[in-house]
Amino acid sequence: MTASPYSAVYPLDAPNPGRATPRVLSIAGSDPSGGAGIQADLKSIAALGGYGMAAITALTAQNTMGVIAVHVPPAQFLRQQLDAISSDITIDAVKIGMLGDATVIDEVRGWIEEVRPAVVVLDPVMVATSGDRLLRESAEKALRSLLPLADLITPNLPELAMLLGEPEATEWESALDQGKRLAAEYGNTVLVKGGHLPGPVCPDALVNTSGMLSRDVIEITGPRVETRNSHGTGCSLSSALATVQARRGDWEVSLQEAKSWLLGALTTSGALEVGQGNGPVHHFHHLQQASKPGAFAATLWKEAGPELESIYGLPFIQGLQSGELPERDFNYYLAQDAIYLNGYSRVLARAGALAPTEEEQLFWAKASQQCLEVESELHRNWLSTREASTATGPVTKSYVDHLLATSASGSYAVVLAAILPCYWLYAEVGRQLHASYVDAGAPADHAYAEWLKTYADEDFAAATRKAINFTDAAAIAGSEMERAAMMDAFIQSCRYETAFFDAPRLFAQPSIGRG
Ligand SMILES: Nc1ncnc2c1ncn2[C@@H]1O[C@H](COP(=O)(O)OP(=O)(O)O)[C@@H](O)[C@H]1O
Ligand SMILES: Cc1ncc(COP(=O)(O)O)c(N)n1
Repeated sequence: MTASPYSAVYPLDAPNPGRATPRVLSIAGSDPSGGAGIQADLKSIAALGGYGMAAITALTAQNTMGVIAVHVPPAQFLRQQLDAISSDITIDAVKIGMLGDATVIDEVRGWIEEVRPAVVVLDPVMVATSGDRLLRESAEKALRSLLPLADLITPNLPELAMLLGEPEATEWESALDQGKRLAAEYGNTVLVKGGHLPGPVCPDALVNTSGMLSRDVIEITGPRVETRNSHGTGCSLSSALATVQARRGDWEVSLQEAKSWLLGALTTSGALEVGQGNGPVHHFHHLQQASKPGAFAATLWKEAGPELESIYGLPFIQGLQSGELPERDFNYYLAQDAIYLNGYSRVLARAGALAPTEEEQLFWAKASQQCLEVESELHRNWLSTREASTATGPVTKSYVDHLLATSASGSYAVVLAAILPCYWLYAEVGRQLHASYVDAGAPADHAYAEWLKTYADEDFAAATRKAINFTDAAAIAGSEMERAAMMDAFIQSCRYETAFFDAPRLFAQPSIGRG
């Protein structure tokens, strides 16, 4: 049997006490731009393998930049929608989102009390990411009356504070305290979400103080994705949780699965190119992304774009191109490059040790050896007649430390992502510098003519293409968590590439060399 692209996200062969394809109803508002509300809910439910249904509480006119208008149809009509569904279809889980006003809340409460669905997840939507209100202020009290009917409440930090009538938490520990108080007050489980806090990680925690979970606080942390595309994350997570919970019957397992999926949806959101504001997440990333060779590499390349721009703007690169770069800076760069290559070689050897195939093992082992050969070539041909400090500079040290740390703790895929910028950005910058030298008629009196000629190395370009393909393949084979870690490692290395080219300007000593 071939693995389905779904299998990484939603392994059907895992124990499923519930239905394989749960019937999940979203009671929420409509977002015509498709990123939040029932549109996000239906996509999320389907992405996690459920059968989605939607009863619409309110219509909004909104896009990725904000909410323009809200229209709440008569609440009795919502009740007709709900009754039409429950009189015919067994509902395995309900997710409640935007409610709009108190009359809607009353209808939903009446219907839930009558039907008593097995799983109820309540996302107490009050204010959109854009800051626009989605619940009348006068309805906040009515919303509290719905809380005891939910198994899980998923407020963001402003909503958590509003439900308690307290100021918003500004740190994780106080957010957890608020979560405990809310859980104790209403006797259910609260998901405290860390999306609104700053920092490199994005924690979430299931909180229940009445012994319904294995611990009072179950925290699951993931990396924070650097993206503006957070429109609808709360809607998507809550409906994903309702779906997985109906299948698995365990909140911790459900959160793990839903959070891992959401991480992939956030990481790949840039590929959608929807709107000019806070864009949506990529709900079906696992279907498209995992199966298309080259797609992950393309996402990486897009991320590298701003760094490449910065590199081309550096005085070092412009000086190398014009020939006016102070020799002192060039000497510093060469000396640091030799030091860097020694460390880099060790990391390439580690990639060889982790490689899953003999072809890749051989490729990285050779690359590691060639790196040392280039290092000695630098000393023999370029540095022997120049004056430059042999001390490790601060950027070289940080870059190599980052690579060594990644190679000590990261998987093969993550190590490759950290390694790649040194191939890819260097090859691209070299290609451009060489092309502009040739365009200028390859002047023999250019101060860096000999160096610029080394950039026309077809073997290095071929090795770069291979390194990209191996990284892409490792991403396809990896988990969402791994792909997010790859993205982080890649971006970090890209930043060091820029800093490395800028280091001579900052750290080359005026007393050394002629300059
Ligand atoms: N930048 C991010 N990187 C990773 N996960 C995020 C990010 N922003 C939000 N999340 C996750 O998205 C979910 C929604 O969180 P949050 O933004 O706090 O709520 P809301 O969307 O309701 O305002 C949580 O699981 C949170 O951890
Ligand atoms: C119809 C509707 N429901 C909910 C949200 C909140 O979503 P987010 O807080 O992620 O913008 C929204 N913007 N629109």
